[in-house]
Amino acid sequence: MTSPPLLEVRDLTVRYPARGRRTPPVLAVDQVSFTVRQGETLALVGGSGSGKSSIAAAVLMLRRPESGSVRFDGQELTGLDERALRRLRPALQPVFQDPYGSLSPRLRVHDTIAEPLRVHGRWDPLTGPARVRELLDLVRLDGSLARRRPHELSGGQCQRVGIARALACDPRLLVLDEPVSALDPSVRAGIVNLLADLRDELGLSQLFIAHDLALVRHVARHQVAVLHHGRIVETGPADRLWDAPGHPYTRELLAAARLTA
Ligand SMILES: Nc1ncnc2c1ncn2[C@@H]1O[C@H](COP(=O)(O)OP(=O)(O)OP(=O)(O)O)[C@@H](O)[C@H]1O
Repeated sequence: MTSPPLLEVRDLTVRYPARGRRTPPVLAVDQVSFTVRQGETLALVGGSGSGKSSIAAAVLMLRRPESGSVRFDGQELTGLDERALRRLRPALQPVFQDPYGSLSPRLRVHDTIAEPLRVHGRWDPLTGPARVRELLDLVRLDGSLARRRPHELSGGQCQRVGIARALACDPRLLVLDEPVSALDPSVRAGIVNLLADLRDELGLSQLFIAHDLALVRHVARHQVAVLHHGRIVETGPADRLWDAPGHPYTRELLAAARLTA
């Protein structure tokens, strides 16, 4: 049985304004539609400049789209003001590519993970520390790391801290913008497996953005959308795209993936 849609994106269009007279506006995302269902992962895969990050920013309402609809749990986000969005943000959490850059260098791991609870008024001094330990446990990090700062952690450990921070307020959807691209290949599989476990254990929906079709094959047993020049050119289960790519651009991605595999 298919689960209900949690995120429904319809005809999403993102355009960046002209920078001066000589640079025309950029149509980064052109009428893109997709659905992420409860407890499922949708992978968006495409090359550099295909519009992946612009879609992530629009879904998270960090950049308002020019047109189109973004419905989250039945609620249209595009018309909401900042106050209404702030109430929704705990349920809709980002994880970014650069594990060091996305953590504050001054904060210890404990405070990084506690921060969203504090910001959203959910920090309880009695139960908070145990919640931080629970979150470290969820991302398979030893509790002894709680006192460290980012420069005392590996890239993989930093990304796990970023995921723990995203999980702190019990989100329903993670928007993962190239979450393993900056990591050493030897630690990528660990993060990919962790995300799959979190999806299955917590029923957590995920929009997983990547440029590598080989990686996506391990991530999204459910559905993959191939993005090219701001448009979705093909969708299907990862194994089907791998074995029988229909669109010439998917074949290009496949050839690149096979070269590096
Ligand atoms: N702030 C901006 N102003 C103008 N153009 C932009 C801006 N951000 C992105 N673009 C352009 O929009 C298009 C899509 O960019 P986007 O970053 O969304 O793609 P991407 O698939 O995430 O690329 P990459 O993998 O290289 O990060 C590109 O042509 C890019 O140059």
